[in-house]
Amino acid sequence: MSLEMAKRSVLSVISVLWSGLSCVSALITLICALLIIGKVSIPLTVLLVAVSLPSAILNQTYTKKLYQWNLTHIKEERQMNYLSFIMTDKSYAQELRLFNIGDFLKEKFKAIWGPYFAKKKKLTKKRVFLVTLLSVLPQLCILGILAVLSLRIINGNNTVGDYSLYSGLLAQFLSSLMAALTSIINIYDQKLRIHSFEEFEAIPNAVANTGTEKLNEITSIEFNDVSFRYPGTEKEVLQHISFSVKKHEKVCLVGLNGAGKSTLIKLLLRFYDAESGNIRINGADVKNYEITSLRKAFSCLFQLSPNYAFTLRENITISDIFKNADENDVLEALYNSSASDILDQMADGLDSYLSRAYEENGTELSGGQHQKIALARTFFRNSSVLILDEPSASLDPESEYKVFCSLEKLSRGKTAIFTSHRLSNTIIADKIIVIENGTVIEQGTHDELMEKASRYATFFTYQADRYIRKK
Ligand SMILES: Nc1ncnc2c1ncn2[C@@H]1O[C@H](COP(=O)(O)OP(=O)(O)OP(=O)(O)O)[C@@H](O)[C@H]1O
Repeated sequence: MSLEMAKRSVLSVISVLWSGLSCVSALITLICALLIIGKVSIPLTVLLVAVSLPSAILNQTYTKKLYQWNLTHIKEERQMNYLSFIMTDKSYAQELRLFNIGDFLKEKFKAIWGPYFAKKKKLTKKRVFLVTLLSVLPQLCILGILAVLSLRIINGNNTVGDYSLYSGLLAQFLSSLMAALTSIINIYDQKLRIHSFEEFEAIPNAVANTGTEKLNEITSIEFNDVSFRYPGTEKEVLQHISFSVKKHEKVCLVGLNGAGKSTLIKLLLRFYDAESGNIRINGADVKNYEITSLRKAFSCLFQLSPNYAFTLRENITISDIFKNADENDVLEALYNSSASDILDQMADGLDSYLSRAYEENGTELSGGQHQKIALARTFFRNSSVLILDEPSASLDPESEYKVFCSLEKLSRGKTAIFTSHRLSNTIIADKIIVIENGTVIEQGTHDELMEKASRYATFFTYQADRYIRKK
């Protein structure tokens, strides 16, 4: 919610500046008009100013009310935005058609939109009624001033030419008044949003970047009795986890869905901090390291790594934009992720766009091709520790084989941590750590774990069985 409020607030700063300028210009016109109109009748002119104020005050009061109302209805707005997104985004298009859920989603949208709109309409209607009522008062004053002017023309104190001058000025006064009021209301409205942004900025970061040490090469990683639950949740997803990873060791994390493997990676990269226990790198607590330098030491492929609607080259180099890389580095990363064939199909080579969202000539990739590009991006980063969370989930058998061969080759001078549900890939690991329900239940080499009646051996046999042709 706070993030949503903050996003809206960023544009407010620009809006306040524009409204401030418009307001100053409207006020100058308004004051000049008033000074001349005052010559007709000072009391009526003062009255004109006085009756214009309640409308401004009322508008301001309602602006605040409406803003606060909006804040309490952000959830509904987000739900409606989400439903609009589902109904228009390409990734949902197939299921939407297959399941024929267009009407279902529309009804869901209407169920939120109906009460939301009804409540907002009620609030806005009251505002419009009162503002319209109050705006009649300046009109009445203007009529009075024009009546006085007419009398003065009849008495010969003013000419008919003066009438057109003053009626023009009064019209000018009204339009400048409206412009000034609109600008003032907008400034007030935007200031409320900026205030929300300031409140958002004041929220302390869940992960404090108080460490000062620079991390260069990683020589050891240790998890010591680490427990963790996601903020705002009850369930402890990691419980008393302990294991270590030595320099140049290849470690595979194995476990059922939801066991906690990806969460371990998130803690290592300090997206979250452990609730108890500690994680040590090169013997020092991860919190001692400056966060950017800590993360710089890892090349990581996340489980659901998205690609970017940028060029193929940018999709690779984005993982290390400060690297002074040449084209060969990009080609090598593509080769190692078994993605060279993707480049061969691209009309504009590395400068081809990987999406048709903004470029008509862009190329839409398959799921597996997307994963290869994400993997190439990870290899391009070339940090001392490689982390791959399910690197081959969408790959064809040949690509998977090649990728794990590359991984074996690339990780020779590196430390590597990877997760894989396809246990044939764990063969390349020096150590396998089996996680179950957030705890380490066993660890060892493939052979060690296969020799005893381990959970790993059971998993491995499940998969191996499928490949053995039964007579
Ligand atoms: N952002 C989050 N907020 C709350 N709970 C979460 C969050 N992310 C994951 N979890 C929960 O933490 C637990 C561990 O999830 P995690 O993604 O680490 O599992 P995993 O072992 O990587 O699973 P998989 O093999 O399916 O990728 C799960 O119960 C999941 O529901």
